[in-house]
Amino acid sequence: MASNARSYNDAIDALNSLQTPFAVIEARRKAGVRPDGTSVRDMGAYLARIGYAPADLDRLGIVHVAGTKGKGSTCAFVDSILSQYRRARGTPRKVGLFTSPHLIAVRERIRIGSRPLSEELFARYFFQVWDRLEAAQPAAEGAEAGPAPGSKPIYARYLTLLSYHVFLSEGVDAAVYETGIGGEYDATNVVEHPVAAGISTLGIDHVYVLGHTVDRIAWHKAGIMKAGSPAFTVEQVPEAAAVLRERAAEKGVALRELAVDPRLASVRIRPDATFQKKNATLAIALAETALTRLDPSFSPDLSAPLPREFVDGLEQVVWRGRCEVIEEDRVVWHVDGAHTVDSLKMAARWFAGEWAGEESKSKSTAAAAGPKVLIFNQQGRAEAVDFLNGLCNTVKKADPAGRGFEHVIFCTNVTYAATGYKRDFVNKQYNPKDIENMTAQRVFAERWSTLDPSANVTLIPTIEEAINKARSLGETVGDGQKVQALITGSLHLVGGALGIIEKADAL
Ligand SMILES: Nc1ncnc2c1ncn2[C@@H]1O[C@H](COP(=O)(O)OP(=O)(O)OP(=O)(O)O)[C@@H](O)[C@H]1O
Ligand SMILES: [Mg+2]
Ligand SMILES: [Mg+2]
Repeated sequence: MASNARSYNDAIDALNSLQTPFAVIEARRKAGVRPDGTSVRDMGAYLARIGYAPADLDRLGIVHVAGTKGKGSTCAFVDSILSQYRRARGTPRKVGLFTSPHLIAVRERIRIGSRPLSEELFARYFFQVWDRLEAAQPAAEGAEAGPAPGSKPIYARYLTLLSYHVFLSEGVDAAVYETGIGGEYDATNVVEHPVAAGISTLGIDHVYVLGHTVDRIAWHKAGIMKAGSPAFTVEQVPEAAAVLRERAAEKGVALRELAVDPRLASVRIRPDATFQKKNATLAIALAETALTRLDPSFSPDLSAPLPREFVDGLEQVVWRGRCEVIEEDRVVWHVDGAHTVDSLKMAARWFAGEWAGEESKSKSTAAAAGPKVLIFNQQGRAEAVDFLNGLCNTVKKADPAGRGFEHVIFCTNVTYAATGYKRDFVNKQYNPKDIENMTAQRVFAERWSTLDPSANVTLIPTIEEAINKARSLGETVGDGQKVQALITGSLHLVGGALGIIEKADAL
């Protein structure tokens, strides 16, 4: 990296160079390489090379969250509650939030005071870490073989490392951390003494890395529980709950399994759905634990209504790309980044509910709400084709006439027709041939045509063109009607789409 290349864009280019290329991922997969403890050990070594001991992380007051679904939402709730508390009472001094993946720009993953790090600060800290890694003398770590001298951790791990440097440099005293994948071997698991650990809803995802059954997956997520730190989870399927209990007992951790918090009855949680109340319940327990440590005058009272700051935090949270509605003249966009079987059913149910609401409003004028349009993608997961069934049927069931989506568009996650990926979305982890040939999208299209032969199914190369197509359908609808579009299946798709719909390259 040239020493004069130091802008945000340079940082993102440098970061993209740390992505594991498709060919390497494939080779590992074929060789049956699975994650193990090396990743966390290496993170410890990298942390040392940039000048920190594991104990330094204790200053961050880390709340650590794992789970299959709802991690990000839970973290956003905790962050929002702590930020409200800080505003009202001056504690914590500074709240940090580390989440993944990003929706619109990489720097969203590292927030202070709920705001993404500025481009300038991101670039500055990014290259400080870069330079320290290049200059480090790994010999100082002792005889144990660590990562190669001068090497950098891969993409997600680099960002994790960067977040520690940012939060420690900025004096964050309450940091909320979402795990990347799993828990036991996740880069964020380098923290030894979190303030609390939270495990959100468990289900099937990332099967290649984590295993094919819920109990294997639960084993990984349970890896964030640490002796001496309270741990919380929500109601889980029995196989998952059993593993969590077993692992907690082994580690000597007091694990609390929370039923939906009755104090939420008077709080407006959006969307108004059980899964979100479970996320909120977990967030309340985590925030209470953090505040108990930070503020001697704070003590949770389960029999009293939630403190004002908690209610405000929960009601005013911003967590984009999930159950979002954006209204244009001729199109209503429903945007949700769900990308597992269960969460897609949830997203379909939410869309169907919104659509049915529109439909009933327009009954009196004899005009229906407008055609239902689906824009879907999920890149790089063969099993994604099985996401489609639930999506199709949930929407059909909600329509009194039994009609599904009138138009179904499958596109890739490539952002723009002319210029390709937006820099923050460059992705080397997928087979470029598959993107070019739209291999996955063809399989989706074929499946959809058997699920709903009456649907108009199209393949469109980029997100931008898919959006244009839905907008052009909007030009043909009757007076008072709007295209009812659902964009879902991938957070990358949803982030790219939001950037285009809002004409906002920046945040
Ligand atoms: N507790 C839950 N149970 C099931 N589905 C959920 C739950 N919470 C959120 N979802 C669904 O999953 C989507 C993603 O939510 P969120 O970002 O909180 O999850 P995540 O665990 O961070 O996922 P990712 O794997 O993308 O990091 C939401 O839009 C919603 O549809
Ligand atoms: Mg995930
Ligand atoms: Mg997430």
